[in-house]
Amino acid sequence: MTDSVQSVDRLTARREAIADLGDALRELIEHATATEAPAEELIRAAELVRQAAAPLGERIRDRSQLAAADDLLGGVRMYNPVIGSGSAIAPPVRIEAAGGVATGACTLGLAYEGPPMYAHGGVSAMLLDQMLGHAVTTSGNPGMTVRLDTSYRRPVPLHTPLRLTAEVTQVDGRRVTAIGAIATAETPDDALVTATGLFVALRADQAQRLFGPVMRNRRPA
Ligand SMILES: CCCCCCCCCCCCCCCC(=O)SCCNC(=O)CCNC(=O)[C@H](O)C(C)(C)COP(=O)(O)OP(=O)(O)OC[C@H]1O[C@@H](n2cnc3c(N)ncnc32)[C@H](O)[C@@H]1OP(=O)(O)O
Repeated sequence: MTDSVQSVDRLTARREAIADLGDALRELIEHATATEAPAEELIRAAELVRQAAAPLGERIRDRSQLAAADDLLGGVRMYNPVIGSGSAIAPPVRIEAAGGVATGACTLGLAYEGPPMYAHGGVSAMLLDQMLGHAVTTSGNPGMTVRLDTSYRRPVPLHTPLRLTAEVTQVDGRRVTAIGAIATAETPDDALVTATGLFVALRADQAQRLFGPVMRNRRPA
């Protein structure tokens, strides 16, 4: 086996392990949010969780280093809080995007509750920001969100399969506008939340100022 095949195999195995740990953490969060177990049970669980966390904290990166399993330009972000399969706080949303149009699917658990039974409004905004970002990136005009307007028309139900959509509607120099919506998978044409986002492509000096340390610390592919 060649070195490059071995290193691809290692990366694949690492990503699978990260996703497996992510699944376990999401299960932990959902159970910890929904549980009505007695205090002694909670104290025992807290001790076990701290024991599990300790070895993970022995080798950590700081904010100027990408995760070793990430591929920034390839769009792989294992710990992104919306799509990251390794993120404890990501639903995670599964997104398909091409040519400035994105569709996504997820189900939100009790950890995302705002009003009883329904999603927190900030969570809906986060999902839509990500959706719009994928539409914008795949339109060939990647940029950062500078404005996000959300309209909450109906509450977003928890424990219900959701369908998310986004598309680019305008490109005006460095400014790109995209719209998006959250609906249930059962009635995808009835928008519960809609959003319009304005994204701005970074000038080289802005990219250098904001992301210089990360680009300098990038590991060779
Ligand atoms: C290849 C495979 C791909 C695979 C697929 C990967 C998918 C990967 C998806 C990632 C998806 C992530 C989705 C999350 C996206 C975030 O959440 S990004 C994080 C949140 N956003 C931020 O932190 C941005 C913070 N803002 C800033 O740092 C600065 O505003 C910026 C972006 C550097 C721009 O700098 P600035 O000095 O404000 O603006 P400037 O460059 O002078 O202005 C550019 C234009 O924008 C306008 N503008 C700026 N701000 C505003 C505003 N708030 N309102 C209106 N207009 C504005 C200016 O007026 C100006 O207009 P013109 O004069 O050109 O007509």
